[in-house]
Amino acid sequence: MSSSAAAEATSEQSQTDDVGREQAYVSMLYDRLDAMRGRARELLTKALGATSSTHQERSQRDHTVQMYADQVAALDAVDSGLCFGRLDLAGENGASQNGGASRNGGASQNGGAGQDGAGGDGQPAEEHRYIGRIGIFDEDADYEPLLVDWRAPASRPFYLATAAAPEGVRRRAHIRSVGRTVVAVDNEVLDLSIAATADRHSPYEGLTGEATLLAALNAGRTGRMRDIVETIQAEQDRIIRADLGGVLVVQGGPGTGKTAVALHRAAYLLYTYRRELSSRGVLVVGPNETFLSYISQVLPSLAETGVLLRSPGDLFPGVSARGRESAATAEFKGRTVMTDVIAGAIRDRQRVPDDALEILTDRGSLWQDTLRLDRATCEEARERTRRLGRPHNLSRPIFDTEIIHALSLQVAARIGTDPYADDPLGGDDAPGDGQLLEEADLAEIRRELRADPAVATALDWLWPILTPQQLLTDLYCSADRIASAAPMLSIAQRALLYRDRSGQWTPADVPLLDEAVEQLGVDDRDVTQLAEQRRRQRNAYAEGALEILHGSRPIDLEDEIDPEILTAADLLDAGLLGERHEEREYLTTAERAAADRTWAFGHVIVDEAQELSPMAWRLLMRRCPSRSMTLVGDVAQTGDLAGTTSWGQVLEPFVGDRWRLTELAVNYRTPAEIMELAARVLADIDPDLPMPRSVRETGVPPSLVRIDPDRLATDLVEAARREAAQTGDARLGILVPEGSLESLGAAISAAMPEVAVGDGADLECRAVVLTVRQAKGLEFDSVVVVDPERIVAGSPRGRSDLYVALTRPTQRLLVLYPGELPAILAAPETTAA
Ligand SMILES: Nc1ncnc2c1ncn2[C@@H]1O[C@H](COP(=O)(O)OP(=O)(O)OP(=O)(O)O)[C@@H](O)[C@H]1O
Repeated sequence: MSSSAAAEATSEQSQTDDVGREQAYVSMLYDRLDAMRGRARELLTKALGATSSTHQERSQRDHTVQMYADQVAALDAVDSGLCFGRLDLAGENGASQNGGASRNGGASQNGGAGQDGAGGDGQPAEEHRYIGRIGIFDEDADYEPLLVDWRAPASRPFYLATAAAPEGVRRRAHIRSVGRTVVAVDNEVLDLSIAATADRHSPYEGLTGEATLLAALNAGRTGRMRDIVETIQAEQDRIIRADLGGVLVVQGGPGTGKTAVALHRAAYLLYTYRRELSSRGVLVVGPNETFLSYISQVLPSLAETGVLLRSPGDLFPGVSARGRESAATAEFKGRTVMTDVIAGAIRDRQRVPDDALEILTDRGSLWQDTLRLDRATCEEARERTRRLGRPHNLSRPIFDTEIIHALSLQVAARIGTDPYADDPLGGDDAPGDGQLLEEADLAEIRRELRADPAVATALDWLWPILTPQQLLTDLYCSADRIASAAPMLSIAQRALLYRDRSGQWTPADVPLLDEAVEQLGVDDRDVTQLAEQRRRQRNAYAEGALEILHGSRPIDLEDEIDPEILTAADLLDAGLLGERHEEREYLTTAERAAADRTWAFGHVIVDEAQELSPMAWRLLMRRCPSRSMTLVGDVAQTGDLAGTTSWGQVLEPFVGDRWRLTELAVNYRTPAEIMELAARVLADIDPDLPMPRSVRETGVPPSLVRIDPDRLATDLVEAARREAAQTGDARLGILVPEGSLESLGAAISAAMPEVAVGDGADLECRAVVLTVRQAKGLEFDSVVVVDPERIVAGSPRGRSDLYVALTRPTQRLLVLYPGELPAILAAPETTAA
């Protein structure tokens, strides 16, 4: 046997030994996981079977059921890849160390805790710390950790340690599994003193767990994003574990893992700041529904279910904005001038009559009369109300008081000047002069006026209570209203706002609805009154309960007051006891937050943040008064006209310059050959923008293929079929210009099986046809980009759209261009069809 063959055989044997050893440990962990799940299931079954007669008991039962159901779901979610890493750390004098799951050569009685003692072979003692999706502790051994949660501080060296800064790590192992079976162990030796006896040394110093990472990056995609917990890289880990407070901006080119980092950061924050965040929740905003469904499995696979995922169109409770409108209209609605337009629209609803308003009051048997509200009186009441500066709806009571006061003086004057008036207030002794009415009489007149339907109708006309939906619909559907509310806009700009009543809410309307509520105000007096009434009822009940407690005290205690013995009555006051009996609604934090416009989230994460308009930023900042935010995006990929190309510009109005910028520079998705082509487009957008460095090459250059403009659909179908045939069961993304989606989507669907088209497409299908906007944030094994020239021409930000399209593939790229190759792509690889 040659020496190299012998070395290979030794290495294979060592890999087999590693796999066998780790399999034993991992199987023990699965036994523990099964036991934990069994217990959680038992408790769930018990909770489900519990009888409950009162509402209080029922809601408590629901809460318990929800808690155990969540536990079972979380334990189910970590079944795949439960344990994925091991750190071999230099031990201290053979003593057991806390903070790390450790293996005693895989053979201890309890199957886990302990560490290799100082070996007889003179090697220093080593602690083996296992890293996984959740923490598992050994109940029989003083809760020694058997598996350390990846988010715990003890796991950090797994992601950060390097040969230059090993942090006490001698060896790091990535354990790869399929289901519960360990299939490979990739060792990296970080302690150079033992490198000579190393199992394997990483040839790529910049990456952590290179072999496992490349295996993950090369794997076929499924149409759903996967978590990257096994292979988080150091630059990503620093962002994931950054402090909770303040605004953190993560700028990074395509494929640098911004989305992955954002989601793992949500899981990390919930784990580390559980107390602060569990009641306030975390909001993750993504660009659209398709994207949210693409990322929807990442957090559950990390056993986190308490995050609210929302697209901008769903950030206003009760409205699901799915309408479409032109890019120009959407852009215009995103401008901050819309706050003034809304203010103008509200002012226009605070009306005064041209001359006077006649009110036919009806006081039943008491009197009937016509009162008159002239323009000047109404104007004065309006000005006095406006001067107080309260939101429109909340100003209505003030306005009412002003008008009722004016009307009551009129009534009083009439009573006073009409000696035959059948005055109900004064009886036989009614004063003959209005001036002589007493305050109590005037108060009675005001009360009667308030109750009068004709007066109420007049008040509604003068100062109507409005919902934001009403305000905006009435505005959009009337050219006159738009002109009056927005004199500062040009005629063309006003025309952008106009639509008919059948129009649906669009994502750009959502921040405007939110703005409208802010300016209108919500009249929540009924809700407050109800809450107060409930509180009084609870306290009355509690006081009764305390009386009973007091009355049932043992007699001898009453006689002989012992300060050491406390009764319930001493410990609780009625208010406190009342609170305990409050019938809580046991909704999850995410459910409560979703239904409440005024909810203040503990942390907000925005993906593709460069796309948000200034108005959308205003809405998001309201949802996060603490300004604890993570914003991830790429200013080179901005496609929406309302989006930004400068983080400073967007954030300045809200936090000045108090935000931190961090950058990601490595592209994990797109192979180097494809990025070379995309680089030409990036340079055309802005030569100063940095190009992320691709982590791998595939040896497959992108294909640029000319097609006949008159046979676009036919040639596309043929090319798509060929691509599908060549790539086996790979996911194929076909990206077409805006406006061609329907026709090209229909042609491809007719010719190929398992094709999904457009908004809400099932990404698990073999082939998906989308516009570039719809493909934002997504990726496919193989991508066909159709008609790059039209993609560029389709919008003032068309070059960014093309850049996004070219950077979606993980393996292969085919560009089909009718006619001439666009100059922006001029490349040596051109092939004629
Ligand atoms: N550390 C990692 N380990 C394994 N895979 C990774 C890692 N980082 C990123 N990836 C993978 O790279 C791909 C791109 O990641 P992601 O979608 O988060 O990038 P992005 O920066 O949001 O891209 P874009 O801006 O183009 O939408 C995904 O498949 C992701 O799982």
